[in-house]
Amino acid sequence: MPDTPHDPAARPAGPPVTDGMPQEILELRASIDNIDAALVHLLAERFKMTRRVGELKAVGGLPPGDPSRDRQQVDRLKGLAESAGLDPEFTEQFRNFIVSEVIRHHERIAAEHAAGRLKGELPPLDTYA
Ligand SMILES: C=C(O[C@@H]1C=C(C(=O)O)C=C[C@H]1O)C(=O)O
Repeated sequence: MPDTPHDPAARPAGPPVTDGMPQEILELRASIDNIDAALVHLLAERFKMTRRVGELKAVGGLPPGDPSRDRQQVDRLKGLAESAGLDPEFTEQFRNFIVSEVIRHHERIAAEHAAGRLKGELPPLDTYA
């Protein structure tokens, strides 16, 4: 038993707290926010690339989806996930979620091409769009 009198206003022993939240959680959240920002930027860049693929496919008469490419990606990403300690099933679902949006874009681009709004000549890749 401590020989000092008990102070009911004193915080319980534990990690530092700011406004009722452990300081370490606030620090972790700052890094989580940085990672989320990076993910958004990475996704934006990826969608620029896939949009261009969609334009090239539409002009070349290729279908939006490519099942053999899908299989290669899933195999590769599941292997990477395993070595990174990430759930491979989650990784596959996450990839599928993104690619289903890409396919939707490709279908729209193909429809625009079919309607004559995307001519044989491709617009240059607009990296700022
Ligand atoms: C982008 C492509 O089209 C589709 C989308 C993919 C993707 O987002 O990575 C991969 C394969 C295709 O289902 C492609 O064929 O490369």
